[in-house]
Amino acid sequence: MDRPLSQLENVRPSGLKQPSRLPHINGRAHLLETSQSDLNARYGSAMPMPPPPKHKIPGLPESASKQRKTLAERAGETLPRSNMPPPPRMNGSLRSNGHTRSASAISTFSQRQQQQRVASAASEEDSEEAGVMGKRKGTPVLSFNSSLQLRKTRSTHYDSTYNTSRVRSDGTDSSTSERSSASSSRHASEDSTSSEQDRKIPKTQRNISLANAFADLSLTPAPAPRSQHPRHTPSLDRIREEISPSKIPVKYSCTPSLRHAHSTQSLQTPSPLKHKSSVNGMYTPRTTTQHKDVSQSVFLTKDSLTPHRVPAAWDTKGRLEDMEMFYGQLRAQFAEAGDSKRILEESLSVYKTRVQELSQLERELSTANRKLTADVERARSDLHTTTTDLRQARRDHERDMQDVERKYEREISDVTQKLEKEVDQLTQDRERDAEKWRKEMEEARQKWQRQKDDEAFDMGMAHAEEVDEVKKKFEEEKVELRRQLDELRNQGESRATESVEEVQELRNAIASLRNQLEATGATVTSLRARIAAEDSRNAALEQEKSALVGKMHFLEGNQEAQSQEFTTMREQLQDAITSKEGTLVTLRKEEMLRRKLNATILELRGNIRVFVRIRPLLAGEEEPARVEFPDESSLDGGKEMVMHAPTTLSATGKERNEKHNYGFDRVFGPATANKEVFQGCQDLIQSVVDGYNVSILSYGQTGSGKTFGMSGPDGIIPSAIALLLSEMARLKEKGWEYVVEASFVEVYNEAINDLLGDAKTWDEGDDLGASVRPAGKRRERHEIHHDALTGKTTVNNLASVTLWPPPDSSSVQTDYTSRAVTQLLDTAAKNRRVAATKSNERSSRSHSIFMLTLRGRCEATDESSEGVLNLVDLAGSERLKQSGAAGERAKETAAINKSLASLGDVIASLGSKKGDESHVPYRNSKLTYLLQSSLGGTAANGKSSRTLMLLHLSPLQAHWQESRSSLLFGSKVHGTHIGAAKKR
Ligand SMILES: Nc1ncnc2c1ncn2[C@@H]1O[C@H](COP(=O)(O)OP(=O)(O)OP(=O)(O)O)[C@@H](O)[C@H]1O
Repeated sequence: MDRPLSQLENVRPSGLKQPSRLPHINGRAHLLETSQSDLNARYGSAMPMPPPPKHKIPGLPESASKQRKTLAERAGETLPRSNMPPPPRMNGSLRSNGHTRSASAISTFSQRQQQQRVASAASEEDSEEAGVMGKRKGTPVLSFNSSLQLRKTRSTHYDSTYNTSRVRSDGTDSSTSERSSASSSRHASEDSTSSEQDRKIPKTQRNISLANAFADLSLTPAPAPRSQHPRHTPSLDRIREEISPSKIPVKYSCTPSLRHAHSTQSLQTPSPLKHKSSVNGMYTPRTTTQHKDVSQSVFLTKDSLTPHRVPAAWDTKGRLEDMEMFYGQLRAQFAEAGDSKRILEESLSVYKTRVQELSQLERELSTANRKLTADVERARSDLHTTTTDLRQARRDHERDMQDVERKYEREISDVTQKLEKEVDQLTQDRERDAEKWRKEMEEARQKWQRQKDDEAFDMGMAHAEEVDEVKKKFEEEKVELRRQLDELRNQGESRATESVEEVQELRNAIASLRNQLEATGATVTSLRARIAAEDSRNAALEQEKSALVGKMHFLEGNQEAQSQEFTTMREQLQDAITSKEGTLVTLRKEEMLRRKLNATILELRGNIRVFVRIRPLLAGEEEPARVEFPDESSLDGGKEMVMHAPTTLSATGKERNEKHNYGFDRVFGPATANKEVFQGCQDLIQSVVDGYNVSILSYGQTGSGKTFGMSGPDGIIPSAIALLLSEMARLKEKGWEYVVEASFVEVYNEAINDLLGDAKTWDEGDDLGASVRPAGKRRERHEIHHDALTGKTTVNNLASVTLWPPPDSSSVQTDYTSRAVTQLLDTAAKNRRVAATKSNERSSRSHSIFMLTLRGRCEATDESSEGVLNLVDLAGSERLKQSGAAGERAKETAAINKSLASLGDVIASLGSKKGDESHVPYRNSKLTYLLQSSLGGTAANGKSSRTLMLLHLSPLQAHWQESRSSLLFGSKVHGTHIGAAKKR
């Protein structure tokens, strides 16, 4: 008994939830709640109860033969009530015995049920239903439906292997070992069947309360599970047992007096059974207290059937009547029980049919299941076979593929070998053929050579005389040329001697001029001192004048004295005016002297000067050329430079490091600013105010800094304008008034374009322009005119801007000029951009010439002057070397080539002819023709001009060749000596 239920043999987990209201199997409470019947059953199994007497209704009192006394014996007895034999307790003993048997069965069932409960989990639904049941339990009368439901619930846990003892309705015990099938499921139809069955049961019977039966059995009704699990199928035997008459309370109908008596009485029935405590195994009497409303129902227990009116011992008849009455009631109950039994048996048969149907269904399902399982197995094996086949097929395929690949590789190698053999064969054939042809050719050549030799020999023989003559002539020519050469050499030598003498003369002239210059400088200083003295004298005279005026006023009253004073003052004033005019004349003379001296200095410096400037390395530029400036730090500026050629290897593999020395009028290193370069050419520009024509030409390859030096910040154009303005202002004091006009042109493809005009009307050259000029725009032709008499060069249809004097005298004049210059440069740049859309890189492929004309006049001296300053930005010189240019580029290159070459020619010509203009090839290019009057020559009118060539060099080693050609060009120009410049 102490073994845990889970270890019991017959215990199997049901899979159902443990009803919440059922006690826990291991708990003490459970044991206490175990019904008496359970205990009896257990006890019965441990200590078998003596079987009930056969052929006796269990529970009935002993036979009358044993207990009954004769009436005469009884009549004399006065039996105390306690000793009175108990009245026949048909029902009570029947119930008792029946109870014992059914309790035994139910106790085992209960035990079983508890085992099931341990295995099953409690469910909330069960709890709810248990709650419902709890309520019902409190109700004295339960409907049959309810009780049947309860029984069904309990039967759910009934096991087919369980042996049960049943109490039959007829009161006989029967032990039946039943094995019920747990496989059948219970469906809703079952409930409906039960309900139908219930409906068939008479109402009176259905009203029998089972509550007391449960209480008596100490069984807590288990809540009805909702699920219709097959294992919950109520056993019909169980149902039969549950509704056996031994448990069914019988409607007690008695007299109103009795009913009243019982209604107030609490019936205490000591159980005739002794229970073994589940704890200590001792027998303890158990009393079941039942409070009944006998007006409704009451168990027919011994006590309940015992009449309360005790008949007198002698009242045999009365007692018999009572017995008869009880017996009648008992019989009626049996009859009702019989009916119930029949009805239940009918239900049983219905259930059985249903069970069979379900069993059949189960069998069918099992068969179907087996079939399906077999199908699945078959499918699995098929799949396995297919997979194996597939793998095999794949392996076969791979093997086949490898075979095919091997086969193809073999075939390819065969074909390759075959082809190689064929190629070898063909090569050999070709070499054989070539050798054959070579031999044939050699033979043919030798044959041809022989023929030629023969022919030459024949011809030589025929023309021998002719050849002799030619040779003779040639020898004579040779002798003549030698003679001329000797002459020339002698001439050259005498010329060299002359040159040396000339140089010596010039050096002497320079020395004397220097002395003169120094003397003039001293004169200028003394004159300046005199001017200052004159100024102070003037001031003194002014003071004197004012004093005299005051005196005059003073003397007005004194006529005589006043007139005398006045005469004196007039004399003094006249003296002052005369002195002032004398001073002005001196100043003008000094100015003329300064101009002469300046001209002399410029002449001494040369009418053509060459400056060289090398620009600094720009960001991202590497590998500079090696250039040295040996006299960089001399006081009057460096004039020499040494340029190293890139290292080359000689034929013998020796390193060759060439270097070239150059000397110019000035050499500016890369660190030189524009301002410094301008200071170097300041005296030239200043001479324009004095009426000289000056040209400053920027020469060099593209990107060497020509434009930067000419138009950049502090470049020559803006600085020259500023210098000229200040000079004009200075000369204004000396009576000189100036008008300054500016023009800006470009020479592109030997055509002149006005940079201040409309770019769309530009003449792009003889063959160009027509195709690019917009319709309706007339081609503007600018012709150059050179007036031999005046020495003036003019270009027709050119726009010009007056930079001085300002049109409005009230405006700030300097601002006006600088604004006008900026505007002018902007217009030129814009026009060049417009033109650049027609042909790219316009600026580096055209010459731009900024022309300033200064016309001055001094009323006092009736002098006038006109000087022209040409600031020229030449096209990139490297174009000269370019070859292979085609189309438009070829034309451009040709034009640049032509103009720069003629520039060199003109300068060389000016140098060699010494002022004889007639043969100077100015007209060879538009550039030289335009600059004719300002390229360092002396015009027919005697007016001379000065030229400054600004050579710009790139600092890069890569541009060494271009730099070298620029330096050679510059050296050539620098070596040119042009006669003294003359001003008209
Ligand atoms: N002395 C200098 N200092 C600083 N930058 C210079 C100097 N000279 C030239 N550069 C720069 O070098 C670049 C090329 O100069 P620039 O355009 O004047 O050359 P260029 O010979 O006139 O070219 P092109 O005539 O082909 O237009 C410019 O970016 C300019 O600013």
